[in-house]
Amino acid sequence: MADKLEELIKWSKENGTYIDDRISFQNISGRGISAVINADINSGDNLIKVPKGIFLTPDLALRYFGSHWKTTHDRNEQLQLLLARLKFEKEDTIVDGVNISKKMAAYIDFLPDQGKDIGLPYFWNEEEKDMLRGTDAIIFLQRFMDAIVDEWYNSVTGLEGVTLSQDMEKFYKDYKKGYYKNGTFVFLDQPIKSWTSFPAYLWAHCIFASRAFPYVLIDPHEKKVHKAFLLPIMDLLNHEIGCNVRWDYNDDEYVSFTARESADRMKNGHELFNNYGNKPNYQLLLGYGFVIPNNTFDITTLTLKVDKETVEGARMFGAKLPEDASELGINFEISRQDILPEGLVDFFAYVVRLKSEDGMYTTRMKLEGVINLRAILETKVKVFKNFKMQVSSWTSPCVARAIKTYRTSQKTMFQNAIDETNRLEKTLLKQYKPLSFKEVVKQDTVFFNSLLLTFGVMNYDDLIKKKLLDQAVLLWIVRNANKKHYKDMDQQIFPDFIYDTFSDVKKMVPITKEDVIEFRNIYSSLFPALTERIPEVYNVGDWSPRNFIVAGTVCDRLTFKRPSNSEVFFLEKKSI
Ligand SMILES: C[S@@+](CC[C@H](N)C(=O)[O-])C[C@H]1O[C@@H](n2cnc3c(N)ncnc32)[C@H](O)[C@@H]1O
Repeated sequence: MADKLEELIKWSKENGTYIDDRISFQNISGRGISAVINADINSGDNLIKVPKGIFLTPDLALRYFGSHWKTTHDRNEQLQLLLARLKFEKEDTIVDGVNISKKMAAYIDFLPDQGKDIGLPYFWNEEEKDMLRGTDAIIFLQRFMDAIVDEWYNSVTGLEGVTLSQDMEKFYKDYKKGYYKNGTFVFLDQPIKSWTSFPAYLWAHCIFASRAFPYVLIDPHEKKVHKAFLLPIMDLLNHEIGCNVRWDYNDDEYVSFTARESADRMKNGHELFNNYGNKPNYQLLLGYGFVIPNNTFDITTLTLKVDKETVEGARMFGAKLPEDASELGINFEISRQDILPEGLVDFFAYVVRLKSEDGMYTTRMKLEGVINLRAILETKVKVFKNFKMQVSSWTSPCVARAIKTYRTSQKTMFQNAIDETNRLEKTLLKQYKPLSFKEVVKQDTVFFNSLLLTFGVMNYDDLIKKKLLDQAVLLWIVRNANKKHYKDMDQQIFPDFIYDTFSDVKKMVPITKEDVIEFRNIYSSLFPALTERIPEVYNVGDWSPRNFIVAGTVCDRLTFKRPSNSEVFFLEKKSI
């Protein structure tokens, strides 16, 4: 590698490349060839200049393939195929009388010979890929691989004068039939025999993904964002998040590289970095074969499967869903910057809405939705926590390290989203100051004493411990409905909104057989014992089973139980 690097630098300089004497290229473990600063550099200095004579551009590929190319090429098919030819074809490649194979030999020789040496997951073995199980990365890897296979086949079979070998035809047919679902490693691990083979094309795709520059840099009129070109020497710089660099195309002649970093980062001994863009880890992994711990641009996906009506209903309700949301799945993007997207919270609020809450978001919906969302996020974290990485002699330590970092970052994002649901719950409770049942029990001493006498309940926590909280809430809702019968009680402790909701429900909601069955046991566990023991509370007003059933609906409509401490809150129905 050192010889090839030396050759590359020598060749580039002979062809007019300028490399500032204060930088040199070295192999750094874990990062490959890296640019190292040998003497302090000033911000804004031009450090590298690469002349257009050694670019590998789409125009060159177009000129080479010319009219032999019969199919469409929306991405970088032509140049990738030319690159594959330059690397894997012994015969010279001549374009407009220039022997490109000879001209670019030092660059092509420097590029890794084997697909797996590029380090991208496409060439990993099955044990290694399996360690990505359950993550976004494995889904994208599969999706991208399918696309590359089609891209290759369409390109090569559309090339006049090229006949695909039988084994490649077989590979394509078998791939499309799904025979490679269990892995492509054995197939890809063989020496590359032909530049038109799939392994050669995949190799070129990976070289492009990890080294190419956007074509728009040298042609500002270019509209295709994916169009790229190869820029030797400049592609030796490694990536660092957020570093301030510039690439400029000057006088239509050469691309220059400038770093505008603070002086302390440009000192002797530091690495000179490029900036590949604000990429999440799955893009870095699939495009470059490395990931960044605590990557501030990392994202993950929470995929939810619901029916079509729910997707459409949520949209109509006003929840901001991702554009491609459908019954096939809603993919909510969770990013480090937006750890709990509004659309996700709204969607869960929509899902838990009651019929009585149609057309508006209520505090209850938001709180209940947040609880449900948290439960799903907790399941995600649990899956990540329970995942055991099976590292064997087949797995490269470097790959295992990258996957561990990737998985940790994914888990952290889900954990951060959970923390955010806790914060949101607290904020909502603080903002809307709902009536706490704990407070109610404190204020309504007559009611509390009735619980003490009948169930031996000493305080609110006792209600929880003795599993009597739900019954106590129902009892108090009925007591609230009977408030006018308690002449000597301070009526302030019985809020109107609970009373009014009770009256509405009683008037509007029919009682079903199922309701009767649901409440029968709970009712008979309390009555007539309560009537007999504490008549001043339970023999005043209407304590019929029907009122108990109504109280059940009122409870659904107005209460929220905080999962962390089982505190029950009454929430007035208000649009938020
Ligand atoms: C454009 S090349 C940079 C030169 C490369 N190091 C080489 O040896 O040729 C991109 C590749 O460099 C490596 N790389 C770049 N930035 C890195 C980083 N921050 N950490 C680890 N590897 C990095 C990855 O292997 C990536 O695919």
